[in-house]
Amino acid sequence: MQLAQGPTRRWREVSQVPPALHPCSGAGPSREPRRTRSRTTVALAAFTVALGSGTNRLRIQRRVRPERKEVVQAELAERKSKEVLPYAQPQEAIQWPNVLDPMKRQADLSLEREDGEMKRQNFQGKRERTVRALMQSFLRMQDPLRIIRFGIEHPEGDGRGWAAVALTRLNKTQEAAKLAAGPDGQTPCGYQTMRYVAHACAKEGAIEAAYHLSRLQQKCGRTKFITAGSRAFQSVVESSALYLQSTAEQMPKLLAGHGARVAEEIETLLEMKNEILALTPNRRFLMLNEPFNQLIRWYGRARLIPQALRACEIMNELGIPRNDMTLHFLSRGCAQQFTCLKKAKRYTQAPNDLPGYRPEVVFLGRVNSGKSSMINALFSSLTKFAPASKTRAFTRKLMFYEVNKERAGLPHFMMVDTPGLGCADIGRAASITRDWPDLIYDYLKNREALKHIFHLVDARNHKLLPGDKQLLHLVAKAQRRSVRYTIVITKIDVCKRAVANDTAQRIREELSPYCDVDIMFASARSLRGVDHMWSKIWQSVTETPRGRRHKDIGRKELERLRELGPDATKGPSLSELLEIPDYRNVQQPQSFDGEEWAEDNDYDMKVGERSEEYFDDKWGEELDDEGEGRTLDDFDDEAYEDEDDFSEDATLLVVRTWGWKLRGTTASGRGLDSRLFKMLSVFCCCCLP
Ligand SMILES: Nc1nc2c(ncn2[C@@H]2O[C@H](COP(=O)(O)OP(=O)(O)OP(=O)(O)O)[C@@H](O)[C@H]2O)c(=O)[nH]1
Ligand SMILES: [Mg+2]
Repeated sequence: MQLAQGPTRRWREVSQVPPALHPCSGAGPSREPRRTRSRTTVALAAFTVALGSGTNRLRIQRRVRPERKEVVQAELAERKSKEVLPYAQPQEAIQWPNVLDPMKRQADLSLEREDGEMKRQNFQGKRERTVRALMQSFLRMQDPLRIIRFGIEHPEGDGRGWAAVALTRLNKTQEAAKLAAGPDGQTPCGYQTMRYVAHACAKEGAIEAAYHLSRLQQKCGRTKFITAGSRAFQSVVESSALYLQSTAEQMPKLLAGHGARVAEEIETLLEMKNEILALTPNRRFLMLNEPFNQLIRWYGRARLIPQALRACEIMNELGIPRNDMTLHFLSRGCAQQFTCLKKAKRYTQAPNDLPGYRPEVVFLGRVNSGKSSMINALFSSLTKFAPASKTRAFTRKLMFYEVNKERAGLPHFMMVDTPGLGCADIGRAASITRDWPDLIYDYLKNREALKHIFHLVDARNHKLLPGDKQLLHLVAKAQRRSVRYTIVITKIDVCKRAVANDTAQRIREELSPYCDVDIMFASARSLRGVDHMWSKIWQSVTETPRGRRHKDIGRKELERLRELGPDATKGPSLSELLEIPDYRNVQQPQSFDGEEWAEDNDYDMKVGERSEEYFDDKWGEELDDEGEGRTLDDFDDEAYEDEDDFSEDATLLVVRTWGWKLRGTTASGRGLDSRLFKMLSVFCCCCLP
């Protein structure tokens, strides 16, 4: 009855103790000792203490419990991870070929746009989702046969494309190519699938199939901003670069031959020129800059410098903007090895003059006209090899830089940096004015190996200054008529185009009575004109036997490759599998001119050693991955906001989504998605023939 009425008296008393007087609380303002302590108060206090400690225990228990939970969970997770699961697949990193990702941008994986619309609606229908899910299950089961069968039977849900990409992931490139090209080899699926599979083929060494698949993209039609031909062009260049990369890794001795073969293919692409010119420059940069950079890089490794220079020309012709990496790869190809051979204060100290063997190019100009900086830019934008400074008259000796001495297959030549003239306002001017013209005159007069004079003039000078005229006088006096002479208008990055043009015009007018002068523009800082300068240097330094052999290297290596026949490729040709004819008719080799090789006596090398050592010297040691860390961060992503073709990249989306699913789905098959997929896949396995 008491219980029904409420708590007992003692309970009531406990609950009525005001908090300030509670023995557990130290907050009571009056802590005076009580005079009398009744039995009730003592019992009350004891009870309260007991209650308090009980609560504490509870609290402690509450604190302990989550820790124990974690331990148990960790144990469970460990046990699960040890289970052997039938369909567990190693979680590889799924990557779009990173080297050639044009902007190194992350794919935008969100399917919903801000305005609520769905992107790529084609792939979001019920049927497409089911197809994708099934394909994903087959991929997890690593079952290529089912993937192929399903891909062939469900072309409407883009099953063929998904299947082709899935097969490349299972390293079944041949089957993937067959699926992507269609039953007749002429019916492409989506352009991104074609591009992806073409890349896989190129990496496998099946370049013909890669070209075939790339060119099939022309049948995929154009989108709002991008022409079909430009996609084909892009894919061919990318495949070529990947092919050369894999050749360099697996068959380095045949790299030059394969490089020459690729160069021929690139030439034929120019028939699609108009398709590229229809794009905006920005789009051209996004699509083609990086593939061309890589191509130039591999040409450099293959010592195919004329081909690399031609690739630069093609970029100019098609209006593909270049960046500093383009010129870096070109420079590293042209000057693969360089040393400072000698610093000469007098001409008598100069190294031996070897006209037929080691040609020379010299850089002349006034003080501070940028001679040393230009040499640095030619070696590579990342190198500061020749000492340069804003201090006037910094270079005080003839500096002889020897290039490519130990690189057989490349022309061996010398670049000469000189002290500048026209520095009357500098201390020790008297000795400078007296000595340096004599030094330069002696050099110009006596040097038989001299092939090309580059006279550097600051673009902001507007005309030839006394120092420049003194130089011209020295050149005329030295009577070097057979030597090429080019005036280089430098530092064009710091002045307006009109100023540089005006300077060039005035110089041309001033010199027109005497000679038809060759004038070019360049900048060591923005690297403009560096490729042009390299092609001029190359013309001059390849007039030795070694240089002539170098010019011919592409043709000879290609011939060797054709002689080798099927041994020159890594695997069976995909064109056989696809039952399509060879992509290009193989041209008959041109007649072999053996004389060039017979002249091979410009080195201390024995005749028998040549074939082995041709590619076995310090092959690419200095080139290794110097430029790899460089990114295109300088480019403003926001400027390309309208360029959504890469973020909407369907194949990438598929592959990434698969990656997510594989990671997200628990191995035991938990999760609605996964269960549904399993049921569907079992259903399909039973129903499909
Ligand atoms: N903006 C710009 N500056 C340059 C360029 N080339 C050289 N310079 C600068 O010009 C200054 C002189 O460069 P150097 O390469 O030492 O010139 P130099 O002709 O070798 O000079 P001396 O050896 O003293 O005769 C340096 O401060 C360079 O940074 C260029 O193309 N653009
Ligand atoms: Mg200098």
